[in-house]
Amino acid sequence: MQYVSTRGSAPALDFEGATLAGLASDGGLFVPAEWPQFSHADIAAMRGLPYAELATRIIAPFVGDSLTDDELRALCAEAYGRFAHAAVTPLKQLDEQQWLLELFHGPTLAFKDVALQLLGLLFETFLTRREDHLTIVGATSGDTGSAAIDAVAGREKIDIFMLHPKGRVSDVQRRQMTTVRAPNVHNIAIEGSFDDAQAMVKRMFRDEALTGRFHIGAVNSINWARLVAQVVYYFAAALQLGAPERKVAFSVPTGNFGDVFAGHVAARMGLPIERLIVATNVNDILHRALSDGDYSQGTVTPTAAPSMDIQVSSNFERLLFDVGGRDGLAMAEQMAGFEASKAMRLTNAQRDGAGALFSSCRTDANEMARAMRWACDAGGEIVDPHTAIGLHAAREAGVDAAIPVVTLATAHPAKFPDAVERATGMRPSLPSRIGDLFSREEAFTELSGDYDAVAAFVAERATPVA
Ligand SMILES: Cc1ncc(COP(=O)(O)O)c(C=O)c1O
Ligand SMILES: N[C@@H](CCOP(=O)(O)O)C(=O)O
Repeated sequence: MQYVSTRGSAPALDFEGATLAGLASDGGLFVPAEWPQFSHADIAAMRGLPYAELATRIIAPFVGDSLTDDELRALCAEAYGRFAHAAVTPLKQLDEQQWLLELFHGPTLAFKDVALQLLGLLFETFLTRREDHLTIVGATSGDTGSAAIDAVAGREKIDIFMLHPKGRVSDVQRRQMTTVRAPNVHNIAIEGSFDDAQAMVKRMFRDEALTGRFHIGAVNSINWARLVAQVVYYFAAALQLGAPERKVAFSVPTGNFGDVFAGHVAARMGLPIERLIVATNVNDILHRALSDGDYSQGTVTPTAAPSMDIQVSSNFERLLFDVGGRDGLAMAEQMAGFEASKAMRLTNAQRDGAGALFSSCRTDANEMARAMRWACDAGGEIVDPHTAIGLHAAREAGVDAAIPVVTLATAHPAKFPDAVERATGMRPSLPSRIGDLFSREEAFTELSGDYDAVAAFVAERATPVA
């Protein structure tokens, strides 16, 4: 399997190369040159498989020659062996049509663990094989940071520099990052928004003063290997609800468009998906783009769902490339226009292609709180603010009553206790395995939003490659 850049001029790489590169050298994102296909019979044969085996079957065609099936199977068994639920991503029914897919049973209580536990092991395997060292630079609005740090803390062949927007993540999220005391972990709080942090990270991949000395790598969903692991739970949920005979719709709380893009990949591979509902908070660039073709960056409004406080959505480029004709040079021009003016219109092909599978919904603070209360009253479930946004969108979407609608429950409610308590009167407590989080000591560095200061911080502490 070869991976090509959405911007058309970087060399194609295999899975191992794309995983270690993170971002393509032309600034684009890697996507598979073609989509692996599963037939109706292939999908039916996956019913009842344990999660790690299902993951092996679905991920294998993307890995190609980079790992044997047995190597991949061992990594999946190790990654998903760390989850606190035997089903890894259990499904819960709320009413006749609405379901929750709980993706927060990993070590850091958010869906990011599903991909990052595997990615940490992939890095280790590939770096050992190449005798290489990776300097990971990442940006987080709260959840990627802790999941990535958990996955790589203490690994000798990796340094990780994680940027979070100061004061804009929940206390639990911040402490999950800043209380991990390993010599290879560096937490940086920057002035600004997640978008500012993400822009700095992308700039580091083009900064020859860094790329000339260090092997810069990515843990954000710009890294293709992140997304491939997220495809698996769409299959897991749909199979339990009657796929491939029956279609299923998914509602996905969305920010950087990685999670919902994994749903698009599942559909491309043959999973019968009725619809993917893109659920945003008031930071609604994706809702505007999908409903009206207007992809223009607004200012970020802090909300009670901070992980979705994003106005430049990295993976949307992958969708526009895929549904818009896979023309890398045209995509590069379109993205250059966006980077210069902070705005672009989708082409008709992009709008029609996206409209065939995607719809969208913007949820404000009141609607989010109402959805939290509905989950308690109707289904007896306490959901986090991000999941509540997905649930609101799911119930508003008007999906045919015969089709189950699965909302991805992306984080454990205890990561956002204040917001949950405000909406429902109930304060969720942390699972006992991280019950001591607030008595651990924190360590992080505060830097201004100045790129040079951040790049210098990385350069002083990272391990150069030979
Ligand atoms: C809890 C939670 N929900 C939803 C999202 C949005 O997911 P994505 O960025 O893949 O669209 C995030 C962050 O990515 C998150 O941390
Ligand atoms: N919401 C994310 C933002 C980063 O997204 P990613 O999926 O590209 O890593 C977070 O919690 O950090």
